[in-house]
Amino acid sequence: MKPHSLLMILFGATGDLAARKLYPAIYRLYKNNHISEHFALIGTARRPWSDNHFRQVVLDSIADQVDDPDHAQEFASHFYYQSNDVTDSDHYIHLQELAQKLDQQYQTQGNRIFYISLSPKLFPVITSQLKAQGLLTNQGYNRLIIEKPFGYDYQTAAELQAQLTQTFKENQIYRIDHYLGKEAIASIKNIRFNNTLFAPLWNKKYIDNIQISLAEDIGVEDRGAYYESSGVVKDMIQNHALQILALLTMDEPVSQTSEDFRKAKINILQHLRPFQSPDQVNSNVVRGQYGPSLDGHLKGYRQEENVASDSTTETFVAAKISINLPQWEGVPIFIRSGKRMDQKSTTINVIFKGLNESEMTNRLSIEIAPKLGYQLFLNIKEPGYSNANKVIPFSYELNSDQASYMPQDYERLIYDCIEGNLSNFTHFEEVANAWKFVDSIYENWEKMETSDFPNYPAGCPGPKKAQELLAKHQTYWY
Ligand SMILES: NC(=O)C1=CN([C@@H]2O[C@H](COP(=O)(O)OP(=O)(O)OC[C@H]3O[C@@H](n4cnc5c(N)ncnc54)[C@H](OP(=O)(O)O)[C@@H]3O)[C@@H](O)[C@H]2O)C=CC1
Ligand SMILES: O=C1O[C@H](COP(=O)(O)O)[C@@H](O)[C@H](O)[C@H]1O
Repeated sequence: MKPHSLLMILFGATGDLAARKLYPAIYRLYKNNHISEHFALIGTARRPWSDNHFRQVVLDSIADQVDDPDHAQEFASHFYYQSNDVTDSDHYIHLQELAQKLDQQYQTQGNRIFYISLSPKLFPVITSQLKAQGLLTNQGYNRLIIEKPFGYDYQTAAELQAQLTQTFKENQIYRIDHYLGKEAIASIKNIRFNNTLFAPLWNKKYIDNIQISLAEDIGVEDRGAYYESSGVVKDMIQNHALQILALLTMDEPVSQTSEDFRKAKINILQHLRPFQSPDQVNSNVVRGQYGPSLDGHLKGYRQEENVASDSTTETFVAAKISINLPQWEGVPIFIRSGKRMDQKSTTINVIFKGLNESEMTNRLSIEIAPKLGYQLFLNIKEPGYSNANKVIPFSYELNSDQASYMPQDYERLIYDCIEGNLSNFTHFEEVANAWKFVDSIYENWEKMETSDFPNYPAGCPGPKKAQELLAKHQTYWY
């Protein structure tokens, strides 16, 4: 495979995400020869770093993956730093001079990826300056990778879209949802559409319910200030959980193009049944906030740094979602996500209807994290004289060696962007419809009494009401 030619300009190069995720991802692409000598990266932020200091930061961030220090040094030599306040238009002139020089030096063929990894408030000023100061090239491609959150509700997302599209067309905008870079999530379409065992059964006639569980054992860590303005619904449901829901319920795309793939997801997200009243939210959505753990070892959310002592931000949510399409009528999709639950467990369960009362239902389980694996639960006869039914799992789990070769989330997504493949990036219509649904929860919560927070101790599976939500459907969280 021929390595790609490209110049990447990264806004927010001194930030947390860049060091923890982006440099390691780009290094893996370099190690796997997807990018090599015709690649350069300009990192920008306000801190007055030198190229050498920047390269050292990059080397530190990849230290645990380096097996050849000379090769790592060679990788770091492709990194350049320019101190830049994104609100200052003069800086874009210097940025363009450096970009043009590196285009020549690395023969990047005019291919540019602009990666914006800083506060969402600054997204529009950057894109408008890129246009005004002529940083988009006429040869090659210009692509924008943009971090989350994309707006704070439908209205602000629409405003942001209007601003970005003054510079970039929709098909040049790569909105990151890092869950779409996960191996098991990328595999959902193969499981659904490439197995005769599943494709004809994937509808209301055979599926009883679907469960998507994004449980975390960590708390808000040092992101209290961000989390106070977010909460779990905006942090995990609007994006990751609803994307998984769309992948699990969309029709088979009419072609393999990213356009048709995203159209299929848009159709689902447009048909999520919004909540119309506080009563509907009350019976279908459970919210929670963690308090201190029972042994006092873990802090409560209100005791976290930069969190108000009377905060009403939700750190847990469970919801029963319905899709307003004939093929999904009557099939509940249960989703839940929370901080400081008893374990990290990111799983999908598709529960099929039983054929009769004596048989257990079939279930497909996809484990996304901490392990990566798939299990299909089937009925057999109890081995031996008995004719009783027995449920057994057919399992496939990647071992740690195999898992270490899998592209990591950001690695896969940056690779896809370099390839010009938009499939694993969210279209504006996906984001907009997800916001409309989520807004219907918040609008009704605003009309309701604030819950009795905190209502679950850190280190437990969430509030009891989340179990009751499923019990009403004669099921439980798998
Ligand atoms: N960190 C994470 O785990 C995740 C982050 N994200 C998203 O990624 C983005 C970046 O997050 P994160 O790295 O955590 O944020 P940080 O606060 O760690 O970094 C912000 C970056 O922006 C730079 N910056 C701030 N103001 C300016 C300015 N006026 N001009 C130029 N540079 C500026 C900062 O550098 P300096 O101070 O030197 O100017 C720094 O490099 C956000 O959109 C966030 O929502 C998404 C998922 C997870
Ligand atoms: O987007 C986010 O995701 C992480 C969880 O991601 P995972 O890949 O570890 O499952 C979450 O902790 C964070 O709050 C949120 O912003």
